[in-house]
Amino acid sequence: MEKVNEIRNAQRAEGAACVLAIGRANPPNFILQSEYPDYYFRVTKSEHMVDVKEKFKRICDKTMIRKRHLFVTEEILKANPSMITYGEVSHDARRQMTVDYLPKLGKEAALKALKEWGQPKSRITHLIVYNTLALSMPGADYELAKALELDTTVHRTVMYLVGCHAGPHILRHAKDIAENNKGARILIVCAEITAVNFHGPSETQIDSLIGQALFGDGAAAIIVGAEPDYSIERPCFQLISGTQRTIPNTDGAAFSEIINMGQTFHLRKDLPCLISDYIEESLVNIFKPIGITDWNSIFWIAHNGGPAVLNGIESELKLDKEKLNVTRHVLSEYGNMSSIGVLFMMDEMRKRSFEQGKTTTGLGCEWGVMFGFGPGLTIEALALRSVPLLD
Ligand SMILES: CC(=O)CC(=O)SCCNC(=O)CCNC(=O)[C@H](O)C(C)(C)COP(=O)(O)OP(=O)(O)OC[C@H]1O[C@@H](n2cnc3c(N)ncnc32)[C@H](O)[C@@H]1OP(=O)(O)O
Repeated sequence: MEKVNEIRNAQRAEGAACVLAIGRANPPNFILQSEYPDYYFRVTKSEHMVDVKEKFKRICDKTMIRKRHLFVTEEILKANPSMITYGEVSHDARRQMTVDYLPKLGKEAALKALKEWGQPKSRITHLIVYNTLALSMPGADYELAKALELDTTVHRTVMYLVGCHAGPHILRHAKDIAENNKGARILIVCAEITAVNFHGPSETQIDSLIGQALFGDGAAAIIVGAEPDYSIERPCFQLISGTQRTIPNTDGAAFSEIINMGQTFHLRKDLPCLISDYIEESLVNIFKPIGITDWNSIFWIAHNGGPAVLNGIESELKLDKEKLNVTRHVLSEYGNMSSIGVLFMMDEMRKRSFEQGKTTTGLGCEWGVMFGFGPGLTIEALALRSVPLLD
């Protein structure tokens, strides 16, 4: 027993896991939201659906999105006409696109994170890869490890189909790995493209239209480790504690499945209210041990599911308007990138903090929250601690 304890103690790291570098990438193709309704109904050959187009215009106008990066172009749709008609069998084409492209986009983000970190790739001990539909065996984790020429002893983990709370969800797992494996350096790569769920309009599936107006494509890579070597590593946030909560009886509030037509999603109209009704409970859960009850005293990295969700959170928690500025900026410039958005926000927050001369990477606040939600309904929250910015 003593021997086991000795081994376990030697395995553990001291102190909280930290974010050591962040990289991000988007497909080069982007579209302005103001032009999207005309584009979308033209490329899906749906101009005859006049009322649906008017509704789609109203939805797009209210998304608070300026532009979105999208892998799927008009040329790709011309080459894959089965993707444009709602309900048509098109799974194989979509799966192949994600298998081919996601590791490339993920690699772009990962190379940026590795460059910022500045350490030899051989120091990466774990790789966690997340995406929605790059389904193959070996999977996207294997392809990425190969493309990045990581050591063959790297512990690979691949995750699929978590939902939009995958950002804090994966960071929570990375924290557990880092703090329980002395010297571990975990490379997380999340990549999402809407090739999986791009569908032409349907007169009956209006919630699908909501998704067509909101979702965007991107990839983010984060390096996590405990006990940073301050002579060569520059942590930007500490990962303090995480919590997950399933909201009872909300199974269909956000629902998605992978079927012959690709990924479908269903979003109930009361979803924004459900999130705002339950968010405070998660905050209390993670901030009680820290002694924080004023949600305006922390910095905010919140999954930007849609403006109605953000408005609901803001009003429920009586947040000052500027608290969700970074969140709203990422929504405006990239759309809802599912798991990726909060990781972009983390990068944006530290950069803004530096540019604006703030005292910490959390825009001057010491403590902050990363918050996500997804099917279940599941709420995931992570307490973060910023680091001081020294000049
Ligand atoms: C994938 C994951 O794991 C996690 C996720 O992020 S899932 C995505 C979560 N996001 C959402 O569910 C979207 C939340 N909704 C919103 O942000 C906003 O309602 C919105 C941008 C869609 C519209 O903005 P709004 O200010 O509410 O405008 P509003 O006029 O009420 O709605 C516009 C139209 O959309 C319709 N609509 C809104 N939500 C709808 C829904 N869930 N289903 C069907 N129709 C809907 C409205 O009925 C309205 O139709 P009319 O114009 O014909 O009246």
